[in-house]
Amino acid sequence: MQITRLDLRRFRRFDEISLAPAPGINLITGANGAGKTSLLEAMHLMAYGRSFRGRVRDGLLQAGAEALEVFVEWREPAAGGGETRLRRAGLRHSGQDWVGRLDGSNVSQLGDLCAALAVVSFEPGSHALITGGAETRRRYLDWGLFHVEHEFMPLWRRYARALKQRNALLKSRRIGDGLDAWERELAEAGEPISRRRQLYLEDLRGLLAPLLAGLAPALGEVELEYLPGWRREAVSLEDALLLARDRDLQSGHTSVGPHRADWRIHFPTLPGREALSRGQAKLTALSAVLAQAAHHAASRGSWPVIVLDDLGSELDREHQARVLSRLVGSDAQAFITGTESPPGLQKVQVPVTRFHVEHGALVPIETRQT
Ligand SMILES: Nc1ncnc2c1ncn2[C@@H]1O[C@H](COP(=O)(O)OP(=O)(O)OP(=O)(O)O)[C@@H](O)[C@H]1O
Repeated sequence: MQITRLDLRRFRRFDEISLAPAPGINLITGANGAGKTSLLEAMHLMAYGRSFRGRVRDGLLQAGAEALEVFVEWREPAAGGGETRLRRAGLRHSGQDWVGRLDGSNVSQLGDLCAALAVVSFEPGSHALITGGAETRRRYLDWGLFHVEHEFMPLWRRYARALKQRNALLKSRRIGDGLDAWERELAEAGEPISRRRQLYLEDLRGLLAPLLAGLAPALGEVELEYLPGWRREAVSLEDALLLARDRDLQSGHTSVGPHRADWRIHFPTLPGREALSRGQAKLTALSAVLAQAAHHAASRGSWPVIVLDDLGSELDREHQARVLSRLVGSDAQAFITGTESPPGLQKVQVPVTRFHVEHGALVPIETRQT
């Protein structure tokens, strides 16, 4: 997948800006506050419906503007192989309401837009994937599954709807047939969600281990463990929901199920993830992001766009060079930001297309350097 054009209007400090990126590595430099991260956020928004720094109403919309607009055009392999096809997506978002267009037609759910463009991001907050809360890790798993398994999105929507219904019944303390029916529905959608997440995690392990061995060999072996959100080894989800009913009626929400799932990385040589240094947590998170990108490439025949915000200040020179060599070895289009060119780039001598952001405008640097 290769973005060929990105247009933003009323997006953070940008009144209007248009970027025409190249395949391979695109480096975006500029002073602090110039707007480098905002460009990456716009790509993330189109792929996730939110930025990695928050929702549209958390500051993406330019102060005083009615709505922001993002337009993105990209190339991807056509279904069945052969020629690539050009795709286009647009989003106008006021912070409350939105209108999305995909390949010339309106979309009815933001998820349909997000399912089209695949972007993976590594940014200064990404270590939360390892050291933060479970929701970030669930989102990571579900993003991968949305993109590689067509049946996952309908299952997930079915589960979310049933969960909302069961929670509403719990809050109104209505016990009876309704609760039985929604619990059955939760179990029918939730059991396959759980199985698929577990299998996905097993596939990822095979990709993560060599990446970590290259990026952070001192960490040694890696294990991934899926925690399903109920005692799956002992009871079915339907039984677990029934067993939790009294407690759930007290609290007014559903305490068991895939919406409470989590997954963990274990390094047998370390006592726990708390023993990871901040830098090691970042390298582990970055390896997880790259493993997910590689899984997407193997399943879909096309790399997602890889976005690395402020790589130069996140990793030391040696690790930057290792990551960049990996990217060059793949067919992925990548976007890297920094106040200056990351020193690791000089070490690997790879072709780079450079852009510079200044005073809310983008200055392309014509020379393609090696
Ligand atoms: N809603 C908004 N309306 C107008 N301007 C905004 C809004 N949100 C952020 N800004 C401005 O836009 C810029 C955002 O910059 P961004 O975080 O993309 O910069 P950056 O180049 O990545 O900076 P750094 O190197 O400091 O991380 C800042 O100058 C900020 O003050």
